[in-house]
Amino acid sequence: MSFSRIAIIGLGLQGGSIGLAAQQYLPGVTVTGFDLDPATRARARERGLCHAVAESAEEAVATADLVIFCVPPGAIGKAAAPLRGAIPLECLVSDVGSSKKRISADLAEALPDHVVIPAHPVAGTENSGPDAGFASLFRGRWCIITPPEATDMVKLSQLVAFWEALGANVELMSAAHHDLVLAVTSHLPHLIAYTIVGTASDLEDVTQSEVIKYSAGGFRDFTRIAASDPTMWRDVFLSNKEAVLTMLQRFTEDLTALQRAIRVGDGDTLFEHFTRTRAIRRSIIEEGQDDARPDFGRGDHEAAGTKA
Ligand SMILES: NC(=O)C1=CN([C@@H]2O[C@H](COP(=O)(O)OP(=O)(O)OC[C@H]3O[C@@H](n4cnc5c(N)ncnc54)[C@H](O)[C@@H]3O)[C@@H](O)[C@H]2O)C=CC1
Ligand SMILES: O=C(O)C(=O)Cc1ccc(O)cc1
Repeated sequence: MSFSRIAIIGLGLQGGSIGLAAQQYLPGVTVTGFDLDPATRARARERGLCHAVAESAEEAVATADLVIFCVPPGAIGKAAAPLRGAIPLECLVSDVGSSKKRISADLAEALPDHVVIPAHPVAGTENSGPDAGFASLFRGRWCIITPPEATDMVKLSQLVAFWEALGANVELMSAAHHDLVLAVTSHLPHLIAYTIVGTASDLEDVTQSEVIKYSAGGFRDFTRIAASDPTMWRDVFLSNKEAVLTMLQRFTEDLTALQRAIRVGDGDTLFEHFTRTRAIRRSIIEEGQDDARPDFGRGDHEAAGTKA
């Protein structure tokens, strides 16, 4: 038996994409949504992100058999706690947060009577808000599920089937391992992008208009990432502090080694390093994991705007 009544709390990029994808790929399933922001609720209705947009979170979850929290990492516990008595006891609770240890703990504390199985679709863009979602976001992307020990296996297999129906490839791992892996593959790259775009804009000898005018490929890619939602990314770094700091330490050591190679004119070290990293890029492309944006060959998106 699979889910038939899904409630989505938070109707931005992730919630909107889940709503559209569920309507497209899971006919027969009813999707109800709620967002704290009245303008987002109005836009969600206009775009048809869900079958129905409720006027309260309690109303949205009242008859659900799956509730997915799609709000910023720091808001998940706060959004869940008031719903303890409103979510049916047999309903599965999940989320899409970018870090997992802290969010899992927050959800378990907020909803101690419910089965909670956290998840993280590794699929997104720099855009946010109710105009950013599109149905094909998850197709061919990974969704990492981090089941707590001794979880409900029936509900776990239902959640796996749900994400597979939306087109994702599912992987199971512990929340701690998830956080370490994502710290280096997602969180640190965002921190580097935020840093370098800030550095370029703070220079005294290079004008802002020169930065914009001569922003060749590399810098442009960083500006895309650095345009990501400030609330969400503040919360990601604070909620995955330990793993991010561990990876940042390793990164700093490697950066210092390259800095030294440049200073002493050690071309072999630079060449060997760049050769190794080129091979990594090529293996990512071979696996078809090139880019998450909708205009990169998967076709059926409807919109990818930004609320900013
Ligand atoms: N942006 C991305 O590329 C990805 C984001 N995620 C995760 O998905 C979650 C949502 O991110 P996005 O959809 O990108 O953010 P978003 O900013 O597009 O949407 C979040 C929505 O949550 C609403 N909200 C905030 N607090 C609320 C509350 N207490 N109750 C109800 N609604 C509330 C906001 O009004 C907003 O519309 C985050 O936890 C993030 O870590 C996961 C994968 C990729
Ligand atoms: O836009 C990009 O390049 C991203 O990296 C999107 C993204 C952001 C956060 C996640 O947790 C997963 C994917």
